[in-house]
Amino acid sequence: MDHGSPDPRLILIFSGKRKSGKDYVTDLMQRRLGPAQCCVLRLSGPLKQQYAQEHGLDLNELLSPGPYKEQYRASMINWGEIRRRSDPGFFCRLATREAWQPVWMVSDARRLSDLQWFWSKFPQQTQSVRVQCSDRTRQQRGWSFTAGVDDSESECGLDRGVEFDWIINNDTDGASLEEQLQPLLKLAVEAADSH
Ligand SMILES: Nc1ncnc2c1ncn2[C@@H]1O[C@H](COP(=O)(O)OP(=O)(O)OP(=O)(O)O)[C@@H](O)[C@H]1O
Ligand SMILES: C[C@@](O)(CCOP(=O)(O)O)CC(=O)O
Repeated sequence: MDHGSPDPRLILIFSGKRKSGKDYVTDLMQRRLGPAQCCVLRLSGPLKQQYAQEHGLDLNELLSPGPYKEQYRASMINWGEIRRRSDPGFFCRLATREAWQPVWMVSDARRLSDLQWFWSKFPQQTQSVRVQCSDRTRQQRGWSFTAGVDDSESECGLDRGVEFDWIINNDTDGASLEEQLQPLLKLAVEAADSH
């Protein structure tokens, strides 16, 4: 890799619908593993940074889970699509360039091209994780269907055609999240220890 650090031992690529809990789950795992072993990478990080700068917006709000970013989501999607069209790995490269930890968690894969980039660069290390929950749970977390967003590739690009290595059910009243995360945490600890 061109970032000068050794290649990662494990890359967990998380995807899931809006408000399924991708950030919540990856933040929880990172707290367990610690910042020396594991980093959370957001493909939307460099996208939001550039978009905020060009449009005079509050980057911290765009990075937060609240309603602010939702006002700009459709426009950010279109803005990002233009860059991805000429270079599908554009945001993957930017998001990973300073990562040095043995375990990477990518919190927001949305398109097959995102997964393909990691599969091709890191075929041995990459595993896909789907975070899912009911629409009812998503609604309780503030989601409501938005045409042009929830029916777009950004939300539906990984609905079909991928056999995920791991599936995490993150419903409010569902199976314990902690228990479901145990095998993933174990895998990450083993990967970090082998570094
Ligand atoms: N298991 C959980 N327990 C309690 N709160 C949760 C849980 N999962 C998610 N949440 C809360 O639901 C909201 C949405 O979660 P989060 O931001 O992680 O979703 P996301 O999939 O990253 O959404 P987006 O695609 O919009 O960024 C957040 O306020 C988060 O704290
Ligand atoms: C514009 C976009 O990156 C927003 C992602 O925001 P978030 O992961 O939901 O916080 C979605 C996309 O790239 O399609």
